[in-house]
Amino acid sequence: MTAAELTEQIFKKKSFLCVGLDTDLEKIPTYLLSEKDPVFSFNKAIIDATHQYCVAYKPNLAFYEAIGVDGFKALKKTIEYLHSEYPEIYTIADAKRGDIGNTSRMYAKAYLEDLGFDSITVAPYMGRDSVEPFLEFTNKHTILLALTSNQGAFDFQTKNLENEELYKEVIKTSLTYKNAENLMYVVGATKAEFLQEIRKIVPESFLLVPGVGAQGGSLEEVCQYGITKNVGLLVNSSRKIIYASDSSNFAEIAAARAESLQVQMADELTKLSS
Ligand SMILES: O=C(O)c1cc(=O)[nH]c(=O)n1[C@@H]1O[C@H](COP(=O)(O)O)[C@@H](O)[C@H]1O
Repeated sequence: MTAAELTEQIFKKKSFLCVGLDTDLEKIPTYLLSEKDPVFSFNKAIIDATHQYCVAYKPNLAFYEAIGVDGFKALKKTIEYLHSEYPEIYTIADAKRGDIGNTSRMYAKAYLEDLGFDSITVAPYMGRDSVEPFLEFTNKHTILLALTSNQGAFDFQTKNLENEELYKEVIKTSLTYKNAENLMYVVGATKAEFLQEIRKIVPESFLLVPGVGAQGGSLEEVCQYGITKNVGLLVNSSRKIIYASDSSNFAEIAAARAESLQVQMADELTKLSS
């Protein structure tokens, strides 16, 4: 999916919500555990209930890798289900990969080609040749970690490198990469005020903004500093939505949480046109 098509979906659905599928066997309703594929059953129920309120889903691969072969099968079924039932939905493989070029190429093939995700999160630490193999894929996006939502982001990302914070250097340097038009960036919602500075460097780029909900980020602040006339934001929430309840109507309650964020997003979108 192109960025323009994603923007079209955002205006159509009045939502720039991404629901995080961080599916944890210890957190899903216990009655699902007797099913053949509890992870897929949970994801399917969440997707069916929330799809009208969001434009993207982001399975975090750690949760799937943690349960081995079953996890990989559940991930594959989830992406196939999204492709067949909700092809208008944007998909993000939250993998945070990046290695020497030869190896990055394999990660890119696995997630962007074989599994067919629209995008993948990538760590920028190993530099140009570790990122460019992901950027080669047409109509796919590489979402580079710029300024992450966790406390440890201050260990390196905000440190000065020749008078400029590292996260700014990451973004500026990445703009010189081949096929840089396929880049998006991760900026944590917990650091919303930094979005002002980031927008000076990438005024138009899509930003994936996780950290609203369980990590305490504010949607209002994210929009105040980060929204553009074409929106340019995908705001992710995982636990606050998918684990809103562990009863048999968990999906309905998750949908209500997603709807409440969507309503706030619709309100932010009306401000753009006024
Ligand atoms: O790349 C990410 O998605 C990501 C980057 C970041 O800076 N912070 C962050 O929380 N994430 C991911 O976003 C999701 C946030 O989950 P919740 O805190 O439950 O909403 C998790 O899958 C995290 O791994």
